Amino acid sequence: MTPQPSEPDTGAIAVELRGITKAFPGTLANDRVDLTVRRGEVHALMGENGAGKSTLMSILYGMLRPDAGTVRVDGRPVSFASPGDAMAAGLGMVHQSFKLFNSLTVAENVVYRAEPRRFGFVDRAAARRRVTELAAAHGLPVDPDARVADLPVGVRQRVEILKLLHRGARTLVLDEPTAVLTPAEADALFAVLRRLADEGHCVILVTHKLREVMEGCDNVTVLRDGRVVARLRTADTSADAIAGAMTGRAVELDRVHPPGTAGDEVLSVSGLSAAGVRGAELGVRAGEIVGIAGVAGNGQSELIEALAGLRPVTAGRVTLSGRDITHASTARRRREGLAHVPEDRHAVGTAPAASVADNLAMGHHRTSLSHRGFLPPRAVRAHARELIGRFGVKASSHRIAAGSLSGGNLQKLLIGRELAHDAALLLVEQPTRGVDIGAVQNIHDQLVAYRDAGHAVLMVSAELSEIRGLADRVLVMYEGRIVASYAKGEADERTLGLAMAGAVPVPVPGPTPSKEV
Ligand SMILES: Nc1ncnc2c1ncn2[C@@H]1O[C@H](COP(=O)(O)OP(=O)(O)OP(=O)(O)O)[C@@H](O)[C@H]1O
Repeated sequence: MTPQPSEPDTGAIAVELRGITKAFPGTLANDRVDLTVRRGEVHALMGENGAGKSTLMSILYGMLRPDAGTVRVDGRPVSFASPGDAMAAGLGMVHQSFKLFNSLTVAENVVYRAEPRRFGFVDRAAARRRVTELAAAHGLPVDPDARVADLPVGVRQRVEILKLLHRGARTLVLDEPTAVLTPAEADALFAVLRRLADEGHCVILVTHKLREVMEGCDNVTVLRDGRVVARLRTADTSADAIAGAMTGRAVELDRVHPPGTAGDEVLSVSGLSAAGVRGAELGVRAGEIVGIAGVAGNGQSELIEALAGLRPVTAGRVTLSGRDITHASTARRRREGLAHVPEDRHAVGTAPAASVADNLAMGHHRTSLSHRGFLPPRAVRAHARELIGRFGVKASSHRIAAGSLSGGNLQKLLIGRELAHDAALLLVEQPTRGVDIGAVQNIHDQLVAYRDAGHAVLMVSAELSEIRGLADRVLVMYEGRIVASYAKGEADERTLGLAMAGAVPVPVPGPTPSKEV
């Protein structure tokens, strides 16, 4: 335990957790955890994957019952049986995947199930007024009549926050809120959070990003293996010190890897169009990592899906190692040497009910792991142990269900599985989303080693530091098109940020953005 001055000094205590303990089979997820957060404070909760952050927040929000310990909100002892109870006590949570109805308007979403009524009927005009007032009062501009489906991610997040404020939330818990935001959107979010804190709310932020903790939070509580190992005031500490507390060792932050030596072209894409993608031209060579930057929703995922065979191609041509795979099935693509780490690891990446070992063996029926098309259990177990060790997956055993792993550990598992395929081309989306800083470094090292072994990698990432640190070439997508291409080191974050916003500052070098199809 690092002895440090802890809580901020002013403001009434909003949330007080004392001695929270929660065990799952084989894991002590929270071990006598204390956490105090005051009004007026933005408090970060940090820790490596599996350290127990989500468990603690689920207990605070009434989604899990602790085995021991007490929770007080505004000084009163509480025992929440559901999130509804937590909300009634003034708590609100913004989850990573938003809980909005895309087909409804902003106002309809904000007041959903808490609608203003007149003579028993929903008062739509009052709902719109309420949203406009809340938005103005807290600096969260939104158009109450816009349909959520048409809004960028940053604005959807604002809608989530407004929804909580409408229900009277005074303590907001946000789970990795900037994972899907651009740097500008993240700055705007932190301005909102600061304003809310100044108005007397309190904010608890679960995050892996040290920079935003140092810049936007007052205090940080660090968990390791279920225990509090540090309580620090950001004004009195450094990013290195927090990283050290989390991992127990020194971590080199934001490393830029030397470029690779590119060989023959492995992936060649010309004039590719699909729903959401317009005339993409690109190539990826062996021994090369090509990074695609862009604001979420500008066609990056759609491009990867089209290349992975998950989205019909409407025009253009794709070849892999010289063979046409434009309309090939996913199975054939895999046989031709394509591996894929999807963005949505829960929906398409893993089978949550199956064991960790079985998840790691998936797709290996034709590799050296298989014996005449079967997967011998002993080989599956050995394979699992090797990958669990290599990628530092925190799992009590390879037998447990993949669905019981923490989010970051599931991600490590998925990357480990796909890299083990020895494919010619790896398509990887958000390789380190939700992954702690030590594991980010490990995954980056593994991707670079994979590249240096002669594989081609096409990576989509919302993290500009990741793109700049790893990619030998950077492409930027905007509104379904590739609008810019830069060699490693050629574009700083500002330049990339501008290109991502559709303002390409210089004529595009490298592969030309293509004609509209
Ligand atoms: N429902 C469950 N069943 C069994 N084990 C669980 C369950 N939920 C969590 N765990 C285990 O408890 C530990 C803490 O998990 P938790 O999700 O709280 O970590 P975390 O700090 O939020 O991690 P991440 O940063 O990856 O989200 C992990 O070892 C995890 O595997």
